[in-house]
Parts: sequence; C-alpha cells; structure tokens
Amino acid sequence: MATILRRPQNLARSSRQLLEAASLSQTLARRPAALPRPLYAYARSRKYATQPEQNGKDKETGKAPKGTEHLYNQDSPMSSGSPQPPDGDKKPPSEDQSGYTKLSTGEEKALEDVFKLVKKGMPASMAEDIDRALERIKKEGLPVELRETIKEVQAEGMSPARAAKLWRLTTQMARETAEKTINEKFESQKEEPKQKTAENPGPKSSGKEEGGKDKKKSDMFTNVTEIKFDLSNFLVSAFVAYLLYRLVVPTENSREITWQEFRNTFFDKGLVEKLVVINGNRVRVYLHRESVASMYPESPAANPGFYYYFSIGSVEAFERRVDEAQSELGIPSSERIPVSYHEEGSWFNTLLAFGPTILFIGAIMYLSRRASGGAGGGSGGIFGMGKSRAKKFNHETDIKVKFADVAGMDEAKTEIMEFVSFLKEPGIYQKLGAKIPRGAILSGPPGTGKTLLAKATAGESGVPFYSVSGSEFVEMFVGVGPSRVRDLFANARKNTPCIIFIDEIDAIGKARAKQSFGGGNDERESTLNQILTEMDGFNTSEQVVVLAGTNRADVLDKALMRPGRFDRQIQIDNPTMAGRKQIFAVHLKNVVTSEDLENLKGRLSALTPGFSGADIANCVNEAALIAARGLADTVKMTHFEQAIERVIGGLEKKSLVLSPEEKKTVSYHEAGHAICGWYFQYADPLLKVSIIPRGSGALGYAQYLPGGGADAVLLNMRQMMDRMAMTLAGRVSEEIHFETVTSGASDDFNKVTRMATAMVTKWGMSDKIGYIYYPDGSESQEAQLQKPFSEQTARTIDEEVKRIVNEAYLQCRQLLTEKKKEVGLVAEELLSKEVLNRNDMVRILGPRPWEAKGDFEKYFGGGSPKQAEEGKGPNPGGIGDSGNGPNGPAPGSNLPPGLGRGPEEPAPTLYKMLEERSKAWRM
Ligand SMILES: Nc1ncnc2c1ncn2[C@@H]1O[C@H](COP(=O)(O)OP(=O)(O)OP(=O)(O)O)[C@@H](O)[C@H]1O
Repeated sequence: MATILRRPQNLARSSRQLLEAASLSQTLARRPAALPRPLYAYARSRKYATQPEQNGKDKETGKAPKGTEHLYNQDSPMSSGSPQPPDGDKKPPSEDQSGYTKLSTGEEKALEDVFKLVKKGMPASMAEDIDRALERIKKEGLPVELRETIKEVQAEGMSPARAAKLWRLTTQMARETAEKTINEKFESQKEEPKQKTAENPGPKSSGKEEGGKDKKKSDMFTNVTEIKFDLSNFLVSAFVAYLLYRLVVPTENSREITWQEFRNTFFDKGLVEKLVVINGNRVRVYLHRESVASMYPESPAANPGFYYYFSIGSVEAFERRVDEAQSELGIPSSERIPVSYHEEGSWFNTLLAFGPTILFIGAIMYLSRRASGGAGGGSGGIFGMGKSRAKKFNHETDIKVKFADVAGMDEAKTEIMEFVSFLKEPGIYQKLGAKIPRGAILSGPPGTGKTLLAKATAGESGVPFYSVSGSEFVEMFVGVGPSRVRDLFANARKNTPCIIFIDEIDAIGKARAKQSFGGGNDERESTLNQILTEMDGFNTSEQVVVLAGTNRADVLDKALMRPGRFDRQIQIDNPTMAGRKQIFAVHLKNVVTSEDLENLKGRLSALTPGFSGADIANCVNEAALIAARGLADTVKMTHFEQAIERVIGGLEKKSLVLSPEEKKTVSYHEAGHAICGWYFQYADPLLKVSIIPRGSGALGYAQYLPGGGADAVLLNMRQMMDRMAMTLAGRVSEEIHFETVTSGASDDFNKVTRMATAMVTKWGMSDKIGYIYYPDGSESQEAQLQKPFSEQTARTIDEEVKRIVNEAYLQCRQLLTEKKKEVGLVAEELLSKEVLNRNDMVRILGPRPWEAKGDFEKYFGGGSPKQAEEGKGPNPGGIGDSGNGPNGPAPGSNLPPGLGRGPEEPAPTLYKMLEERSKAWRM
C-alpha cells in the first residue's frame, strides 16, 4: 500500500491494467448466475404484510409511515449522505447474459471522477488507454461473481477466504482479457492478409498457410502476454478493484436502529427475510431487498451489502419478543422468520490471534533468505538451502593457471600429473585394468600453493573445476550439509570429466569423536559420512577427481584417507631455497625492475627463509607498492628489502617515540644480540640490527639468517646452545651495562624456555630424563588434562631445563663480559644510526671469525676470514649497505680508529667452556 501511495504511477499502472482487464474481458460466465430470489421474496412480503401498502409507502400519500421517514429519506440525519443522482440516474445495476453486470449511472459517474484523478500527470497514450478502458467497463460492466464478493466484503468485512476469492476473480478476469485480446488481435491480423490476398492474389498464398497461422498465433501470444501476470500485479489489481468499488458505491454499509423502528418499519410490513444474532448481542436484519427497493428506492437498505442491526440485552429476551411479535401478526409457526446465530471475530482480533505465528514464519523466511543471499548463492531462500555452493569454473574461460605458474614443489606436481593424464586419456589406464585414483589430499602450511596446484591441475587437464570450501557445507540447519554434498557430487557427475576441489576439508573432515558429548558434532559427522559415501559411489570409470586442501592433515578422519577415497596424500611444505627462487622468478615477471634478475632472485630467496609462496607473492607486490609510493621508475633492491622487513616485522611505528634512556637500553639490548650472533660459531649469521619500533610490538630487532641461508633441517646441540645464548644476550647486556634491568626480555625468555624444555622432554638431550618423549598440551588432549609424567619426573624436568638455560646464560655472560667494549661500540653506533647492517658490523668489529654456510657469502659478501685473506671486502652493493666504506669507519662515525680492521679471535674463555661442555654432553 505504502509503495502504491508513494508512487502514483504504480497506482495508475495497476488501475490501468485492471481497468483494461475488466473492460476487455470476454463475456464468459464461469458460473451460473445467482438464483432469482427476488420473486420468492416478493411473494413472501405480500403474504405476511399486515399493511400491504404499495412500495412500503402510504398508497395515497406515497410517504413512509410516520416516524420512520429518516429510514427512507436520504436527506435525514441517518441517511447515507451520498449525493443522489438525478431521477434518470437511478437505474439499478442490471445483469446481462454474459455474467457481467452493468454499472448504474451513479457508479459510472463516480468511476469517471476516479479516472479523471488517475489520468492527471499521465502521458497522453496512457490517458487514452484509460479512457478506452472506462468505455469498456461502461459497456460491459463487472463480472457478477466479483461484484457479489465485493458486496459480501462490504457487508460482512474482509476475511481470508473472501480475500482469496477476490484475488482469484480479478486474476481470472485479467486472464480472460488477455485471451480475448490475443484472439481479437489474431482475428484482426487474419483479416488483413485475407484482404491483401483478395486485393493481390499471389501464387504463394496457398500451401503453407495453416502452419503459418499457428506460428502467427504463437507470435501473437508472445506479444500480448508481455502483460505480466505475476503475483504482485495480481495483488495490486485486486486491491485496486476493491478500492475503486469502494469509491463507486456508498461507503456506509450498516446502521443501528431500535427494536421499535425494526418492528414498525420492516417486521410488521413483512420485509424481513431472516435475522442473524451476532455474538449474542447484536441482530443483523436481512431484508427482501427487491421488495424494499421497489417500495422505497431512496432507502440505503435497497443497496446490496447494506444491513440494519439492533442491539439486544439477551438472546432469550430477544427470542421471546420475536415470538410474541410473530404471534401477534398471526404468522404460523411453520413460516416463521428464521433466526440463526453467528460468532464473528473482528479483523483486529484475528490478526492478534495469528500475529505471533505470522511473525515467526516471517522471521524464519527473512533469516533463511539472508543466510542464502549473503553468500551470493541466489538459491531461493530456505528452499535453496540444500543446494551446493560450489563455484564452477569453466576451463575454457576461467582457469588460466597452468603448471608453469606453480613454481617449486616438483614432487607434488609429478604426483598430481597422473590425475591430469587420467582425465585426458582414461583409456590408457582402463585398458590395462588399472584403477584410477579417486582423489588426493594436498596438505601443508597456509599459502604454500595448494589451491593453486589444484587449479593448475584443472587448467592442464582442460576440464570443469568445482571449487568449494569445507565450511560452506556447514549451516545452522540440520541436514543441509549432507544435502549440499549430494548436490555437489550429482552436479559433478553430470559434467564428467571434472575436478572437485574441497578447500579446508578439515572443517568437515575432522576425525569423528568416539563419544559425542551433547551431539554438537552430529551435523558435521553426517556431512563427512555423506562425502565418504559419495566417494565410494563413484565407479572406477567415472572421471571425477576429488582434490582436497588442508593445513591439518593430522586431524583428518582415517576413513577419508583410506585407499579408494583420497588415495594419495601430497605434502606441500614451505619452499626450500631453490623453491623460493623459482617462486620469486614467477612473481618477479609481473614487476618492472632493472636489477640483475639472477642475483636478485638468489638474494631474495636467501633473505626469506620460512616464507610461503603467498608470502613471496605478497612481498614482491609490497616492494612494487613501496617503489610506486616513492615515485621510482623501477623496483630496486632496497624496495624489496623494505618489503621483506615489513612482512616480517610489520610497519614501522613512527608514532612511538622512545625516551633517550629507553632508546639507550634498547640499543645495548640489541647490541648484545648482535655481538653474540657475530662471535658464536654456530649462531645464525647476523643480517641487520635495528632499534626502530615496528608493528609487531618489538622496540628493536636483530635479523639473522637461520641456517646461514641454507635449508637446515636438523639442529644440533651446539647450534641450540649458541642460539639460546644469543637469545639471552639482550638481558645479559642490560645487566652488564646498566644498574637495573627492564621488562624487554620476556619474549627472549619464552623462546629459550621452550627450546630448553623441548631439549629435555622431546629430543633426549638430558641425561637425567633420557630418551623419552613427553607430548605437551598442544599435541594431545590427554596431556592437557593430565601430565604424562610423575611429580618426581616433573621436578627433574624443571631442574634440567633450568640447568640448560643457566648454561646458556653463563656462556652468553662470558662472551659479553669479554666483549664489553665491542658491545658499547655497536650500541653507540646503533644509537646514532638506528639501523646497522652486516657491512657496518664488519666495519666496527672486523670480519666474522667463522665461515658462513650455504649461499650466504655468494649473495651477501663476506666478512669471513677467508675473504679477508683473499683481500675481498664485503660486497659493496650488499644488502642494506648503509653507504659506509667496507673496511673502515664512515667519515663522521664515532668509532675509534683501529677497530674494524681484520678478524678477531673469539673469546678464549668461551672456547674452553665449549670444550668442557662438549665432553659432558657428548656433543
Ligand atoms: N608454488 C607457488 N608458485 C607460485 N605462486 C605461489 C606458489 N605458492 C603460492 N603462491 C602464491 O600464493 C597465493 C596463495 O596460494 P594458495 O591459495 O594456493 O595457498 P593455499 O596453500 O591454498 O593456502 P591455504 O592453505 O591458506 O588455503 C597464490 O595465489 C600464489 O600467488
């Protein structure tokens, strides 16, 4: 309603449709016309009339009985008040043969007024349509049944049954109109060619005429049925019909009278047809309308749908009075006026009763629509819930990824290649009786290219690719998951050969619980069961391959992994140095750089140990963004370096300003780390040390190359001890150089403790505990609830961990005490420059006394004793070169002369200690 009011053109359009519909309707009476009751009623009124005056008025005077004039006279206070049409306009609605009733002249006039209103502001063509529609309505009228229903609505109010009927009748009328219009147009077009043929009888006019006729009719139908009969149109049409009728006929449809008025005016005159007691307190009077109309045409009671009513105190008293009155009039008991009883609720009450139910249903519909609409599924509200959400990619248009775009992971590619050749040439396998593997699980850390590999498989084999995430099967409604799985596999079977890729399959494929507490996982488990069943359901010749990706292959249900389901498990780990190089090669193709590509790839891959493919892609993109921000022409090494730092440490926190004391503490802390990294043989080589706060919460950081840039898989005890000592160096340096210590080392302690605990409980590196593995809480739920060792063992573990950490501490303290001066120098330099790189360190401390491993020296230059002997300084274009000369302090630097020239011996006491320890630890 609100929409209609807000948009007058809607009302206009709807009324036009309706009016056209009404006016163009074919005269098809679907039901026989109502029984001609008037005759019978008239007879009765004659029979029981005690004062049978003609037309209810005094024969001589032609007036209503005294005191009841107001019931007949429109001018009296009780009259309907609607202006009376002139005498000539008083024709009652008449019914024609076709089941349509004509409008009375008054009604026609009222309609004209309405139409005038509707036409205002309308385009001329629409106004013409409306005029034409009005003419048709005037000519043909409205269908009887529709009119009767509208009368009922006026008399007794709207009810769901009547609303439905009103709707049905209006739509029926509209449909009939459409049919009629089609026929009319068709007839007229049929006439045209006839005329044409008559005028110009061509030779082609005979043969194909019949077939042509049918085609024309269907064309016509298409044209005419452009009028849309959708739900909202019908509703609006019905509503407008009702509105119009309310405008045409008087709005008043009932009036209260007293018992005396009832008796004198109607009852005693035999005009009463029946009485209906409503809700035990009101009586509705049904009159013989025709008799009333013929006696008193001015009375509103002559209008269809108008009723008088009077109130009663009690039903018994009313019945007694009616009996007495009828006895007085001498009406025999067999012909007495029928009295019936009705209970009626108001619309408001009905609405109140149904309100909560309607609200509830509405809320469910709304929620389900949102749930399904949000994902863009467009799957039709609650009824589309069970439809699969898998996105289908067309190999021809959508999947452009090929194996060449997936760098590294050669083993994984070889494994998966088999699926490609199966999908391309199934015959080779089938003829030898080989069963085709059903699917593979690609597992590995996030961003390692599992999805990419699955896409490439589809791209290479040139088949459709269905991609869906495990979480999309899970919905709040029970049974949706399994039904989506069924739908997905059914779709896939229709489009064989194809690949289904279920990403994050652990969302549904987790191992089923042995006992389910509270049944919370039932839905997930039944989804998993459905997947198991569907995979079993393939026959071996069906070319549907299911690939699944997960970061947690360890938690998956064993049933998923058995042969015949996901036959293969392909592990994809973070790339090695060589893999990173290849991935950089793929992504560097997209950026503009003038650096030597081979060298750039090598350096970047050495700088990014532990990076996944996604990290590398991000890093390259980030470098391009940084370069663009600086309006550079090409992406340079420094941009890549900044990007890597950003990926590792987060954004620089420029807003965080440290006090001079804090800055000094941070410098000495970081210098401690740097010195340890420089002098411990097995520590990871230092790349950079910085005291610029970064987003990850660190106030400063020292960057090392784990494993010296080589892909170290194993760590030996020496490396561990050096690493732990290096980690503790921040706090030790604070202890040596300041009177008090700060809270800044807590993260270092965390790392050291975890490493020492692992050495004792997992790696068999403690004599007292021996070669035993104790799982921790993150590995097993049982270990969370109960420690897997006794109190006594717990105490021993604690002691051992403490001992190892103490040893690392002593090792570190020993070195930093011996190298106190160097720590001071590095810290002061750091304080003034904020960032020191490897070249700065070489300049301050001389070349590192130990050989670096792997490709480190190739890409980052030396500083090693060997290089120093060969007279090679660090690579002048090395990473993070701060512009200082390779072998001496930069001009303006506060380094004392003589430092930074040539290698230095590591601390002698440290050697002694390491030797002793190696004996004790059988290193
Ligand atoms: N081997 C690779 N070669 C080239 N690009 C890669 C490689 N691995 C990852 N990438 C890049 O990383 C992006 C993300 O990879 P992908 O989505 O395949 O990771 P994933 O392993 O499926 O991650 P997740 O486990 O989080 O779903 C790719 O779009 C691609 O740009």
